[in-house]
Amino acid sequence: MLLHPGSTEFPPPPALYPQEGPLVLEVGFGDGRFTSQIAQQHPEWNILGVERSAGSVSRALRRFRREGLRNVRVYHGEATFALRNLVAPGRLYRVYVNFPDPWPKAKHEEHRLLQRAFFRRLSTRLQDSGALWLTTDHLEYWQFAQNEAQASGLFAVETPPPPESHLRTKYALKWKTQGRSFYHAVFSKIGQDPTPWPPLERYPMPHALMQGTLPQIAVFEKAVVRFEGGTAVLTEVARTLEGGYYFLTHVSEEDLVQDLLLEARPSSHGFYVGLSRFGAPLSTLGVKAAVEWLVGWLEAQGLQTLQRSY
Ligand SMILES: C[S@@+](CC[C@H](N)C(=O)[O-])C[C@H]1O[C@@H](n2cnc3c(N)ncnc32)[C@H](O)[C@@H]1O
Repeated sequence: MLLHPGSTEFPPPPALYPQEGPLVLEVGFGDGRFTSQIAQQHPEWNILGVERSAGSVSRALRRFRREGLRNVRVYHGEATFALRNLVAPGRLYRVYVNFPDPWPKAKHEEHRLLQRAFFRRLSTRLQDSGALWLTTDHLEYWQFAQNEAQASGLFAVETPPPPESHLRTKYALKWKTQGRSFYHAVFSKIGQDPTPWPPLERYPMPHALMQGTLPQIAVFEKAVVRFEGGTAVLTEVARTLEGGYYFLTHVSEEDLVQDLLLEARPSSHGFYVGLSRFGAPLSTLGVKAAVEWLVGWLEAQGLQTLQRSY
């Protein structure tokens, strides 16, 4: 099952995962061969695989379907979004991170996944004594992650040799042929961050009912809407066959980037202006801000608002 931001609920409904049993997260599964290996070895596990690359997600999904795996759920997007929104507090048994992007330049360190803030958040989702297992070829990132986990005060760190099964991923095999060394660390939860980490707030579909005549839009200048925690950019407009418009909008907020459509379409009472359901977007603060901006812009073009809901 492939999960989109808009198909997530919180707390995650029990039916999201196919069975009672340990919940295991794999971050950055790449071509999915490790996911498939653990899913077959542990049919009693519920495995949530998270991957931000669309190409990898589609290749891995083909593999999971071909192999008939029933205990894997896939989220296409950011690991922290999935952790925050698809995992109930205290529910995770284990996390696997194999060969994470190392971001080797000092000025890019902030992009690394395994840093203090992440460990603090992870502690809210792991069960007592749950653990994250890291395998990498990058000595400096391996040491960095250990320092960050220790600085959080919430994890005990051990560094046994990497299990053989972790050295058969696509990247492990690639680095093996180059003669690289491999490093492993197990981060076991020993405490929990007292700050709750609630899921991203969702909003009812923001919309307005407007009346008047829609403008003929020959040229649309890109609009940037800033809101607390992100930006929404309305980039393009397209006329619909029924005489309305779609506005292609890029909304970027914490751990979530969505390309979605806002619409202004004729309805029995005037024009419905709001978020289109196309692509099953998640209705967030950023979406609300974008709809609010669009209604204001249409008002400036001469339409009147009869009713608004946002
Ligand atoms: C170097 S590859 C390793 C892939 C696989 N684990 C392997 O060992 O073959 C790192 C993968 O992690 C994914 N990734 C990196 N950061 C991520 C994040 N924050 N959330 C989800 N996926 C991420 C990348 O898209 C990439 O596919």
